[in-house]
Amino acid sequence: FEPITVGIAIGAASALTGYLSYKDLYCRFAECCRSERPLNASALKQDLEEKLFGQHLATEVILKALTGFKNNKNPKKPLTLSLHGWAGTGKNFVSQIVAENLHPKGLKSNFVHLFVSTLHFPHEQHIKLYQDQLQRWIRGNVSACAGSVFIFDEMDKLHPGVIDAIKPFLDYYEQIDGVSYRKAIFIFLSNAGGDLITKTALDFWRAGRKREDIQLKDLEAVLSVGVFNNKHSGLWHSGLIDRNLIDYFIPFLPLEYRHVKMCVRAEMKARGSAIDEDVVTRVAEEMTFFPKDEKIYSDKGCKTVQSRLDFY
Ligand SMILES: Nc1ncnc2c1ncn2[C@@H]1O[C@H](COP(=O)(O)OP(=O)(O)OP(=O)(O)O)[C@@H](O)[C@H]1O
Repeated sequence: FEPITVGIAIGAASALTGYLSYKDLYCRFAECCRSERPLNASALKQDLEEKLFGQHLATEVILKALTGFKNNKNPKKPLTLSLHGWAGTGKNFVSQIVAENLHPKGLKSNFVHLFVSTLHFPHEQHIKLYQDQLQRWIRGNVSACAGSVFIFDEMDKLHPGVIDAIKPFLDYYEQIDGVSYRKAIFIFLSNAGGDLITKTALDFWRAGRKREDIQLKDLEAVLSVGVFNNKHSGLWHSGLIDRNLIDYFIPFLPLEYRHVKMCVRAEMKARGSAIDEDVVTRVAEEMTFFPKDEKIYSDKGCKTVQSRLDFY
């Protein structure tokens, strides 16, 4: 080989690969938005199936909703998911899984934003200010990354006026002031309807039917009473439901003793400790269960499992 030609070839190749992978290289060190990146549906499915316990309906709907939305090159509106259920049943946990599957840094990503009603919007007298700030925040972030994810926790405690501020972004507009919101994802979490979801699960249990046989249609009517017609729930007041701006209502079932045990095992594994079935049983038995007679469902779901495990 002639050394000069080889040198030129190597130089050209490295310049070319350097050029081609510049974005990849850059994105290794800085977080990139990449709204167009397709969703890895099998990774999301695996995450939900392995990590989320006892929520067959939520797993099914979330998977369907996200794959449908991300596969659509031209969505007509942003995706809005409303997650409902008893405390500690996995609503925040699922949001975190969804966020990680959309933006690898998950909740730490610059493109994922979590709002907690009682923390970020506590004072009724400041609603006007919250509305302005929230609108500016959403506009700024969607301009920077079309596929931004906004999570609103404690939606049932959010003042309807604050929800009104986000309403225009959830609608079918092509653009608002030059910004398109159609690729963004809004996730609302609330306890509204949780008691009625629990009642349905209990009816199934009392009738000797399997939990996994509960279907979405069994809960639609329930959610409609608990959320759609409940004039005290922020969602109803805001008109989000009336205007069909929410794409999916996702029910979270109350967790049973066996699910609490699964949460304890998962937590032990996450801490790198060996699974000690004795401790698993002891932690699960320390939780309180309802209804009074049957004691089937954990009243805090898996919520206090982590702190209880610290005692062992
Ligand atoms: N279904 C579940 N599967 C696996 N882990 C769960 C599940 N539900 C809860 N957990 C565990 O319990 C913790 C607390 O649950 P999470 O914060 O998701 O509850 P939540 O439904 O958002 O409750 P709240 O309505 O009180 O905000 C999670 O971080 C997770 O570790």
